[in-house]
Amino acid sequence: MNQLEVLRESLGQCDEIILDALLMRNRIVEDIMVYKEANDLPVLQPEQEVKQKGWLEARMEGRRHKKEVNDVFASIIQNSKRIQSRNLFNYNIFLIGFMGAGKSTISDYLKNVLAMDVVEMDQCIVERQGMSISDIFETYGEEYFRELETNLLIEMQSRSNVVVSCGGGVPMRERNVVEMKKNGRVVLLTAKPETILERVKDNHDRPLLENNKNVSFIADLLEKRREKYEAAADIVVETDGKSELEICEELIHRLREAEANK
Ligand SMILES: Nc1ncnc2c1ncn2[C@@H]1O[C@H](COP(=O)(O)OP(=O)(O)O)[C@@H](O)[C@H]1O
Ligand SMILES: O=C(O)C1=C[C@@H](OP(=O)(O)O)[C@@H](O)[C@H](O)C1
Ligand SMILES: [Mg+2]
Repeated sequence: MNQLEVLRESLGQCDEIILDALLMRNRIVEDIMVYKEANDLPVLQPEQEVKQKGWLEARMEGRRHKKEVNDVFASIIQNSKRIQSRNLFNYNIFLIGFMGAGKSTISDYLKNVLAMDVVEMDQCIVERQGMSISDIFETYGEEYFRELETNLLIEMQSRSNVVVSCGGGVPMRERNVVEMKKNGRVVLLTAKPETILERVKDNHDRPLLENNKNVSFIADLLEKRREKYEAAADIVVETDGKSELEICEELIHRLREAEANK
């Protein structure tokens, strides 16, 4: 064997070690999930990720290839999260609820903690149409916007393990509910009118609220929508006074429970 062949053989041995370690690591990730479920422990423990990052930072202090190693570990963590989320949900999650209930916020959080793909319906429609929600409403009317929403829901049927942050009006059409349920579970996020007002008061992206930023308008519209929201929902999570972590943890537990009782 020449020197090059020796080096390549050593590299191959490294890859074997990495591969074995990765397979073992993935199994442990699954074992941890089983343990947490059996012992009624929270699924999400973001402090653990902070600890891991601290460990890596300390171990790589002053060493070469820090960026490259960090990249590999970031990818490992990301993929562990994917293993967890696929294990938890083999369907799409549709977040519904009134404007300001936290649909976008909770989707974003699930993307961070479980590496789930997110489809933000409003954002997706805005990008495809090349105009803001307010401009779409103004130029083509609400009905046109609602049609775009329905088409997007149908598109979601070819995907799984996606969190879909629905526009607040999505569950108002029965057809939309049917489309969502084909491959998803529907999670209703709720908040009191006072909480909603507090959350949306400085934002100008919601044409329906633009000149109606007061508790009584919100309470009225909420009441008009309540029945349809509740009818569409597989589970309901109240969000008032709760952190994103608490809401997501509750969402995971309730969905799991709902699956077990099916
Ligand atoms: N659980 C929460 N606690 C405090 N503020 C929240 C919470 N959820 C959302 N918010 C805030 O409320 C505002 C509206 O939330 P967003 O996720 O955009 O609502 P939606 O998508 O349902 O309209 C955002 O500024 C967000 O930071
Ligand atoms: O409730 C509604 O009818 C709407 C909610 C908005 O989404 P958010 O709930 O994310 O604000 C957006 O789709 C549009 O302004 C209409
Ligand atoms: Mg939103």
